[in-house]
Amino acid sequence: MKAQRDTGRRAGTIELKGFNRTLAEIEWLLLVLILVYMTLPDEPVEQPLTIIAAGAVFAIFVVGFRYANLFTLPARWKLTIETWAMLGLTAIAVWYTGKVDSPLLNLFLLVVIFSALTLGKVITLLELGLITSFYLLAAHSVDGSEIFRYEIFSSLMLRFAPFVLVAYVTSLLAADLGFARAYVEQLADTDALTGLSNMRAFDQALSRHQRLAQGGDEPLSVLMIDIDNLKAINDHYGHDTGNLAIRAVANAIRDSVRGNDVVARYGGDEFIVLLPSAPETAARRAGERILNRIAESPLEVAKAGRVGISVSIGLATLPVAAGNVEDLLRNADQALYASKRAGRNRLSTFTSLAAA
Ligand SMILES: Nc1nc2c(ncn2[C@@H]2O[C@H](COP(=O)(O)OP(=O)(O)OP(=O)(O)O)[C@@H](O)[C@H]2O)c(=O)[nH]1
Repeated sequence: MKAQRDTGRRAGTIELKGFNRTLAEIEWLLLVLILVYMTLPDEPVEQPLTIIAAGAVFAIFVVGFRYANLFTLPARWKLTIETWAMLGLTAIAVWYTGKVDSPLLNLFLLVVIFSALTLGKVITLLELGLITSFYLLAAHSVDGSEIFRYEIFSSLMLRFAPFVLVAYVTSLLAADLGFARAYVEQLADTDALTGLSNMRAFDQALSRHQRLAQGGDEPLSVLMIDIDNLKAINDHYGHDTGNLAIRAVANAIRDSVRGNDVVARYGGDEFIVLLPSAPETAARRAGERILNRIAESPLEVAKAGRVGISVSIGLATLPVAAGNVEDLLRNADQALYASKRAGRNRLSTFTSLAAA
């Protein structure tokens, strides 16, 4: 569960970095569009110097805030502040180019779409509220309190409706994209046959726990587990029964360890369990629970009846401050092969090999 949350947070940060680049392009695009509009003949522009000054302040803000990295804020906050700066520039440009009749009013859509896609519904709604207030203020400065007459107010709102619709539909799409991304990530981290983590997810968990444990005295244990004689099961009962055995072992392992232990399928008939903060005695108990559970639950195979399965296990534990995870995996592997050599269906620890 925690691993899933971490993966989600990591993906969210990567995604925000991608949006960050897009926002830079939108910011410059906004500035260029406003400046190009001002060069068009026959378009009413009051106080062009004010717009140019606002554009210059905006450009300085973008360079300082984004490129010179003068402020260290979380990515989400940075994006939010930048979208507010874009709203400010757009509002000034709209105010001096025809207010509610300004063609530049549509530039607000750039900000609304970007916010709905990246910053979520709450910030988008807040921004829509700001844009609506600005729009009513602009209308009021032209028509005074007339704007509160039903016909005028409804026609103003009708012209404003596309902004709300675009924001709503874009945030729905953003939510769908979020679900799709979470699903793809889950697929990328999951072994299809067993539903356990795959090696990609395991490697990430391993380096995360290694980092957390480094510097402290926390132990880190690994159980390397290999199904015994799976080739013979495949040959005698067929590949589907071999798959059943792999799934049964996966379930037995999952049911025998703690929620924050990481269980992964390591390869064909091999599994690996990472037990953070577990000393050798605790990891050994978990390994024995796995052996017992598998011994107690033979496979039910059509026509053949009950087929017993077993696994061999290698255990290694590391005081992380004194070793590295490559050693940990190598030691667990050696212990596993000691279990195989000793006749299978047993657990060996690396410390017992080292002591022998
Ligand atoms: N059914 C099935 N078999 C698989 C899968 N992946 C690997 N295998 C088989 O698992 C067997 C593993 O064989 P070996 O590594 O030689 O070991 P073993 O027969 O389990 O014997 P020991 O490990 O020495 O006890 C091979 O025959 C693979 O084809 C799979 O996803 N499904």
